[in-house]
Amino acid sequence: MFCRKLPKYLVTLARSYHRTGSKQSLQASIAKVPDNLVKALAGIVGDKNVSTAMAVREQHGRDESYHDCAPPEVVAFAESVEHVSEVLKLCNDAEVPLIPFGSGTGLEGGVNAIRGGVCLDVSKMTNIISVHPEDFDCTVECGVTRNTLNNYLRDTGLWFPIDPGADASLCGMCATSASGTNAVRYGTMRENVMNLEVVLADGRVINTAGKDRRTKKTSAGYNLTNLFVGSEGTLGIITKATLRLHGIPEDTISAVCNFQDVQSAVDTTVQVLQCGIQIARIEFLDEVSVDACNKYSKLDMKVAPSLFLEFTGSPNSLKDQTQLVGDLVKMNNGSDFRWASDIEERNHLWKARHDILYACMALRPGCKPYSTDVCVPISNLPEVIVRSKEEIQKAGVVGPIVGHVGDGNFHVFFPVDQSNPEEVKVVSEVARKMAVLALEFNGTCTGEHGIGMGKRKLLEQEIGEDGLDVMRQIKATFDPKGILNPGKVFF
Ligand SMILES: Cc1cc2c(cc1C)N(C[C@H](O)[C@H](O)[C@H](O)COP(=O)(O)OP(=O)(O)OC[C@H]1O[C@@H](n3cnc4c(N)ncnc43)[C@H](O)[C@@H]1O)c1[nH]c(=O)[nH]c(=O)c1N2
Ligand SMILES: CC(=O)C(=O)O
Ligand SMILES: [Mn+2]
Repeated sequence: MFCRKLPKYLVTLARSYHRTGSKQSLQASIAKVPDNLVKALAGIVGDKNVSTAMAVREQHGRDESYHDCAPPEVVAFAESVEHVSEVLKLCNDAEVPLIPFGSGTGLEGGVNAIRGGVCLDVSKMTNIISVHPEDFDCTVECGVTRNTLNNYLRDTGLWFPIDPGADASLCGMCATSASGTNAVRYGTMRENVMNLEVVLADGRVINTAGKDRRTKKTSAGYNLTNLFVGSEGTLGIITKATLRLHGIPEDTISAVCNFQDVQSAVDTTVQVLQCGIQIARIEFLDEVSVDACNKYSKLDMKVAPSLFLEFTGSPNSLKDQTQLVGDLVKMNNGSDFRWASDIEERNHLWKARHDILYACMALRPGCKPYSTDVCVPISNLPEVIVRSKEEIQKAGVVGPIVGHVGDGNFHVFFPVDQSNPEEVKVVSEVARKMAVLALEFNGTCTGEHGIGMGKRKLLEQEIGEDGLDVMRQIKATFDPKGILNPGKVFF
């Protein structure tokens, strides 16, 4: 079993916990960040960039998920890689937890300061450092968001297609290995990051593929870039990312169609992929999420299991793709396509899709999203979705299903009343069963939202005790004092 010397703040924490055994005392025993450390932080980033105000701490102690807010003791705003490096050295020497904060749109409690400490907000680092249109790449600082980058690129004919619905920071997206509706065509962050500048726990700055390297492929040693993609702030702070860009397609058309049941919609998706059609987007919504979407985004879709589709390419290719997919939809007794061809209609449709999380919460005002995020091999998807829906119905809870089904990935956004522990228990049990089902069907408990706080138990089930031990050893190599986002990914 993995074992190492515990950092000071954890020793205090563990002692207090073992003395009284209660969660309350565990929280109460979180070490205070000493005043001299707050002063030293201000000495690095400037007075205006350090805050101990409760409103700022609360804003930084939670993301968009249902996890309870856990405010850090201090929030520091970095404006440069030098700031990040100096802050890390300081926290590492003092053995104080440090939690990186991108834009706080995560869905697994990744930024919650569950062991106190310093939150390092990198959203002020917003330089777009370089764009190489001829090489299809760009390099950005960590605070640049995906919409800012795409607005900047508008006149180049290029774009960065990875699109979690939220306008997340690009390095936050690296940290969670984000994807979204375009992954079926362009892959996830993993396939689209070429190099990262990372500040390690002791303040050293590395470039995961070597300084200024920006090649489409490399066989040079271990893949450090992909080690940091999905590391959720537990191995280092990503301060720059070199990303792959793509040409904006010549033509685009979107459509919606509906089906008599969930199985037919998902079967259609599997067949589209098996026919090798290069679909740009294929998103599933069950009847509960269609209803939520109609109400929230003022659409008038038939309340039935549906697919949102997008086709891109030349006019001829669009004709072929839409014909073939239309035939498959008919074969599965689906409806005719309802087209969204002009840009305004298309934008409205995809905005509605991206707002589904909020649409689902609006079904039960005052509730927070308890989200699942399983992913399975595409051929297992129909059975896993149908069985998940049965679990939701058996439990008698509101559980809209939404899926990036082209990747075998889907979510349930349970609107949960946090003040009702019985309800939280029922929902978390359905979510656990869904994850276990996905694992039984060769899948993963998270396709894109990450482990954060919510999936820590499931990680061991997914990769096994030895696999988890290796992950802990990697963590100890990069962060021997355990200061980086402690309590995330592992307990
Ligand atoms: C409405 C809506 C819709 C979606 C989503 C959210 C919301 C609110 N998401 C989830 C979310 O947008 C996604 O996880 C982003 O990658 C989070 O980026 P932030 O910048 O907000 O990171 P945020 O600040 O929330 O941090 C997330 C994690 O990364 C760490 N981190 C942040 N910046 C870092 C840095 N520079 N270096 C190291 N660690 C860092 C944090 O410590 C934390 O552990 C999503 N996701 C998805 O994949 N597909 C989807 O379809 C959607 N859809
Ligand atoms: C929230 C999320 O992951 C989605 O809407 O797909
Ligand atoms: Mn998603």
